[in-house]
Amino acid sequence: MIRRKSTAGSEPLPSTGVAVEVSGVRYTYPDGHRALDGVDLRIRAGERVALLGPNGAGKTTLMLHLNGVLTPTEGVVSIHGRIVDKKSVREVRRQVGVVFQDPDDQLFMPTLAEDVAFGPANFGVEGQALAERVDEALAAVGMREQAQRSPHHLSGGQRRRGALASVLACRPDVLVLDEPSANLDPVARRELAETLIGLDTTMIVVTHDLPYAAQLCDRAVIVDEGRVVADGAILDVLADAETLARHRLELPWGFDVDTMRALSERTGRRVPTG
Ligand SMILES: Nc1ncnc2c1ncn2[C@@H]1O[C@H](COP(=O)(O)OP(=O)(O)OP(=O)(O)O)[C@@H](O)[C@H]1O
Repeated sequence: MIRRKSTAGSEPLPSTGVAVEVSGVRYTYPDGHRALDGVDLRIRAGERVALLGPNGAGKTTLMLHLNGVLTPTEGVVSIHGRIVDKKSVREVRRQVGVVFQDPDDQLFMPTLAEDVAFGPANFGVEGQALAERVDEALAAVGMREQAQRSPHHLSGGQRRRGALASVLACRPDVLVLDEPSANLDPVARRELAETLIGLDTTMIVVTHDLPYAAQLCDRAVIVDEGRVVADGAILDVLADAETLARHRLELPWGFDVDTMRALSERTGRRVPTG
């Protein structure tokens, strides 16, 4: 089953161990460019973590280590205790689902249902079990009615949700999202945030959209020059103007962390109701 929380909000996280462990990771691209320079990061199961940093900081490179697209030049990455290497990569790809920034990278079949079935079918799920997975994943993102439509005929926001369904259908333990809010209209942004907050999956959100990160995540990690330079409760990290400025991060003009904190304390939620 896709694990969903009973209510959207900021209830305590389940602490069932370490989901992601990155220890002393260095990565040098074949052209000699060192993109990661000693990253240590530990993410507990159920945490939602924003991975922030300026252009070229190493966020994508780090993200690609989590599902074994890249393997460290030095150091170790493990997912729920399983070291990510060539031997484990198939299982790791099932455990870690990456939702890419462009949904067209993930949707290429004639119908959305076929796209959502593609991943689990590839992992050997078939017949009724496969049909159930597809239905469950489409339901989780509110896209059941679009199952038989061509992904090319869906709106940008619908394609984004379809791409998320195609990853959820593999029932990942860890969900990595690359710029999930890009090109979404305000309602689609909010609906996606509600969907994501409702999932009980460990989540890593790579983004430059700091307010959206604050809505989705409890914790923020700033990466710069291939290293972790800040790590803490997201509203505390975003309230530290000096650290943000040092790493070329900026809140939009008018966005106020204290107001968000007060609202979230009062209402128990960070995403406005529609
Ligand atoms: N294939 C590659 N070969 C060589 N260097 C690369 C390659 N891909 C990325 N880099 C370099 O590695 C560093 C980290 O890049 P990365 O894409 O991880 O940054 P990022 O934090 O995701 O940036 P952005 O916010 O711009 O997407 C950059 O200096 C980049 O130029």
